[in-house]
Amino acid sequence: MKETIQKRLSDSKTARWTALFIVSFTMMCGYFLTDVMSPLENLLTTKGQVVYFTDDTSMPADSLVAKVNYFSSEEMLSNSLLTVEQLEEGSKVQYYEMQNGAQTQTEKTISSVARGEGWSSTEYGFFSGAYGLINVFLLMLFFGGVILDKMGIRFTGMMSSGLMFMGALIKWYALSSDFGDAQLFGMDMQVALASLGFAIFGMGAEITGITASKVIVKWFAGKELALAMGLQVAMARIGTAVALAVSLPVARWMGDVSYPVLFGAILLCVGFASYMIYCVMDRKEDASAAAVRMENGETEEEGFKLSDLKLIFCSKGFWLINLLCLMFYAGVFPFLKFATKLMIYKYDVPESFAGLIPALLPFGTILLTPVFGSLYDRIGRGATLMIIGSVMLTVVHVLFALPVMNYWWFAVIVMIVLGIAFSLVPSAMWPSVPKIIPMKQLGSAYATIFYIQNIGLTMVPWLIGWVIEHFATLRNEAGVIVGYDYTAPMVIFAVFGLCAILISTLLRVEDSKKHYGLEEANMKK
Ligand SMILES: C[C@H](N)C(=O)N[C@@H](CCCCN)C(=O)O
Repeated sequence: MKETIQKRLSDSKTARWTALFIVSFTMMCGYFLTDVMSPLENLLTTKGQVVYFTDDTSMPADSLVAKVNYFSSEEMLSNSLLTVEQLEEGSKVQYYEMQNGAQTQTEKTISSVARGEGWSSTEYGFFSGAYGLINVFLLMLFFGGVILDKMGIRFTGMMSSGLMFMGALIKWYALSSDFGDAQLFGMDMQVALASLGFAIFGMGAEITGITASKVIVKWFAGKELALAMGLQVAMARIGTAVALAVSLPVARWMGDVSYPVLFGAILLCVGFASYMIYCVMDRKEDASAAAVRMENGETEEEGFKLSDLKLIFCSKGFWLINLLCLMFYAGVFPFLKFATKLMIYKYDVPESFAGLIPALLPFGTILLTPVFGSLYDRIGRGATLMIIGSVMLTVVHVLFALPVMNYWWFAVIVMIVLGIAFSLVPSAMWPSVPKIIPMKQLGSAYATIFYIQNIGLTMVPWLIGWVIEHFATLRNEAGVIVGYDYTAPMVIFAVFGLCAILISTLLRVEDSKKHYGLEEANMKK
């Protein structure tokens, strides 16, 4: 009689890569929404209408009208006077300007007009950090991990992708509404409501992140684990890159900052539906795994107990990964929130293109993260890759802090180096966690790491927003903002890089003592 050997669904290459693709797609939609507001910082922090010209310059409508009025009061061209109502695509504007004591005549054509929200830098920083607010202060990420280990991948993933969608809708509602002078929680109503939406979204996004990590370990353990994690991160980066590249053009085209968010909410709805499809595969994988266990006479693995958390919390290697994650990501994700404006004011990049330079960072990582992941799978050296990535992060921020070399091409080169660093550390760090923590506690382990990381993702934008407002904003005698000096914020980012170097070195030392295998290949030969 022919003996049939039961196989798990995850033993099929097609099945496991399909599962990876579906879950990564849901995450990609989340990453799009996470960064969709970053290129809009300048627009959000400008009051009233902003006028964009065909030569890729822009100007608040008020100052344009002031110039035109000044022009008309001089009675130089009263027959082509513009009013605010006439600020629309295709209109020509003519005005005189005093430059270095000489009067110059300028004629420009309007390409689009968009509504600015008049937020302060501190408000923008608060909003950006609100992503981690519920995760950090209500410990929701920690509970999310426990829910994941107790209730399973299907329930938790549906819950978290639903939360992302709900948060996105609230954020869109806040940005598309005019609340006048209304206040909420002692804050401008729009800022408060948009932040609340972002906080709910952030809770969903982070719980989806730990769920996706557990999904990947479930399907890829002992196989192409780091490559799979690298590909998942790569797909997430596509979401970030597209957000950075298209958000401002969409806002300009539609005339309002809320439209890119609406687009993100629609994407998240599709992401929610795709996770439902994954749930069907997950059920089949569980059934096939149970059949394999039965055939081999194995019993089901003991479930997760809260007391298991002790094992996680007593591991020094685990804490070092936590701290590395905190410092490294504090130097990257919060930086992205401010990077577009940095390009405009430090590197003199026209606003229309300014989002494209930070977008190079995730675009670069799309290719490199799976490449480094596959390298780690085959030859190991995980701890070393983390050290190299941390060194590169530090160098990049020191270069951005320098008051010299304010050329756009220099910013492009530095951003590419940051992209390499941002591929090296995630591709080595995330697949290293299952080498330190067993599968059973992995949900809680990833949740704890994400929790600590979220402290940085919340507080660092608050800090940087505040520092920009109080130490980096340059004003003229009349108190009008004339530019920004980014030295202080960039030095802060460089300090995070230095801490990451120290911690990754300690991790390598700990690995050589405890033999976690961080320098060894992941794939079993
Ligand atoms: C922001 C989120 N908490 C995060 O850290 N994301 C990582 C990817 C984590 C993947 C773990 N398998 C990132 O680098 O975007």
